[in-house]
Amino acid sequence: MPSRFRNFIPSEHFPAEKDRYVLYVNYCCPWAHRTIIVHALKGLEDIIQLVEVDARDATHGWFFSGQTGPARDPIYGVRWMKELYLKADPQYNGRITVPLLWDKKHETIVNNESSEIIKMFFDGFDQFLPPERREANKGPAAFIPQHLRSEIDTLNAWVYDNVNNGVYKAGFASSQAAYNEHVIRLFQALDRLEDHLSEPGHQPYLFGAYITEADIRLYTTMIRFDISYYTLFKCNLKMIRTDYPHLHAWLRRLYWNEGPETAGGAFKNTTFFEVIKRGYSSVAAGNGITPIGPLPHIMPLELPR
Ligand SMILES: N[C@@H](CCC(=O)N[C@@H](CS)C(=O)NCC(=O)O)C(=O)O
Repeated sequence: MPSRFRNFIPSEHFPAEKDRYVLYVNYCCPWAHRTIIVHALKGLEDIIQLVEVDARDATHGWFFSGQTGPARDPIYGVRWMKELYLKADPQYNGRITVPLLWDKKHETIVNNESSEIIKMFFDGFDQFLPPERREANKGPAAFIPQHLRSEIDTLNAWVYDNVNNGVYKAGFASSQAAYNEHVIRLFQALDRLEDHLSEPGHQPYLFGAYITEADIRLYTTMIRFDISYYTLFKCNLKMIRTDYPHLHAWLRRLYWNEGPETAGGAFKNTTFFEVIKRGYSSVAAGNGITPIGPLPHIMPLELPR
């Protein structure tokens, strides 16, 4: 279902401003994780406040539980995320989802669609960042460099349908036939990504030397694959770590990179394996028992021989 709040920063009603917007996230959610990674990669910590919504109730949705995040919303003191949606629109009766970008000035939701939130974060707040972090100054190292724009868009759309959303279609399939179809399509897509990453010009990242939007969007599904989707969503024809050498190397490079191109570890520092495993075990399998393996959660950068 499409997200309902689709405003952009900067715009007349929502100009770029420091300390005005709040990003609500949950660390299990792969869609929220995109926005968390871009927030970290761009160094927006002092410009856009990030708030963790750490729990979800089957009936009432996301809430602040005080377990890993705050016990109440630090802005309004409410306990349920639904209260923020209703503050923005008293008639709202759609899904209560993360991520959510909130405007403290107008006390409303700017946007709750992750693919649009990351676009705003890429360059919408660049005026507050040092010159070397501004997209316009990064040339080929920009997250969406001009010359790759249409290729990145095409890959993103295909990855969304077959991989990001593909695991959900398999995990939530309500018939055996639908499950079979989606799992087969998913692994065909992973096979194609493996081929893509074996081609010259597509290493070490999907489009060559620099991390792009496409890497970020694929990462949040791949890092959850072996530890959650393989078991809990029954996406178990192959594992990344044993069956996809190029994808596996790509994934480990992103995760373990703590250099300047990841702003000191934007992938690793925002990936919490236990949170992810616990989160999926309660949505998918239903009884909240978290699988122990596979261990380790991520293989080392240099594989043992
Ligand atoms: N289109 C949204 C989807 C976000 C989404 O589905 N988030 C999930 C968590 S992974 C959620 O909040 N689900 C709660 C619900 O559907 O009630 C985006 O990409 O931002």
